[in-house]
Amino acid sequence: MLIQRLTIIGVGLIGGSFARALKRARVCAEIVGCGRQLDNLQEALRLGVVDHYTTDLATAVQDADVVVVAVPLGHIASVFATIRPILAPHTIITDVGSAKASVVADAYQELGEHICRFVPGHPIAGTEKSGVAASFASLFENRRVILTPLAETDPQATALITQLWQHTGAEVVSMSVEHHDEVLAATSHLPHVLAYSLVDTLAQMEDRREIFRFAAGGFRDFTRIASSDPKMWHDICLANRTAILHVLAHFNADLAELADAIEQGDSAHILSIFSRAKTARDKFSG
Ligand SMILES: NC(=O)C1=CN([C@@H]2O[C@H](COP(=O)(O)OP(=O)(O)OC[C@H]3O[C@@H](n4cnc5c(N)ncnc54)[C@H](O)[C@@H]3O)[C@@H](O)[C@H]2O)C=CC1
Ligand SMILES: O=C(O)C(=O)Cc1ccc(O)cc1
Repeated sequence: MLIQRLTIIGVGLIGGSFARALKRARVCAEIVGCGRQLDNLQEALRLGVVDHYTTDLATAVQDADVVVVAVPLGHIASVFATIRPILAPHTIITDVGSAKASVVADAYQELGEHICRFVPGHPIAGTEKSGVAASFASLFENRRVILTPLAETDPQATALITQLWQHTGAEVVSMSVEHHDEVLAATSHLPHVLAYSLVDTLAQMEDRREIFRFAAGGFRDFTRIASSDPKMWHDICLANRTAILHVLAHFNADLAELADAIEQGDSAHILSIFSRAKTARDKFSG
């Protein structure tokens, strides 16, 4: 066994999938789940995702070798503050939050002397669903996990968290917190903002026109992620607001340029934008 006791705070889609993948790999002797919703924790036990559960954070982290914080970004600071006095001197702490600068700021503020065993992390894998019932063991297979270790982070802590993720089938990469937040603002946060905004625009038109009734596959492909948890994405938008606003401004300028080309009937310009995008998308999916 790689570790004896792993505690997961927030046994939802990501925490639950991580636990399932590690159980399948048989690398933890015991997985303890902690959360606030009793029915979700009971479901986690029934599904065999965790070996025990508790709603008490202090009990959950006692004697843990590794604590994984898998709650929405807006709850991370309070979780860190609550567990700090109970963490053992050897306990390694990691998280799975979708933005990293805010989590790192929370960690510096709340984790005190435990900062040297904090390994910030983010699996680039998920779905639009939430809760343990939506979790599955293969979620991280052949997907990337980004770790953004701090100057203070003990390399042995980073090595252990890297090994755990590798056991889920993921490829682990390291980068700076700033680079992570810029890249994810563009590739994940902006698409979610656009999907929510598009569906909201159409939903408000719907009573006047039968828009959703006649929507085709393209609409389904483009808007699946607008079914994601609004609170989670609210937290991500506020946590990574600078990088998101930066890429959104860029996108707004490009969209205005496209609207202008359509208005002018500028075929060459429209075709050049669409062709450039198709080439980029085909290369990405290939
Ligand atoms: N959903 C996705 O596709 C991905 C999400 N993430 C990140 O993972 C984290 C968790 O997201 P999901 O698993 O999707 O959410 P989820 O809603 O499925 O699970 C979160 C769990 O945390 C619990 N929780 C909330 N506040 C708590 C608190 N104060 N103390 C203890 N438990 C608490 C909830 O009851 C819930 O069971 C978020 O920070 C998100 O940014 C990262 C990658 C992908
Ligand atoms: O549902 C999808 O396709 C996603 O994009 C899931 C996702 C959501 C949040 C993340 O931080 C990473 C991945």
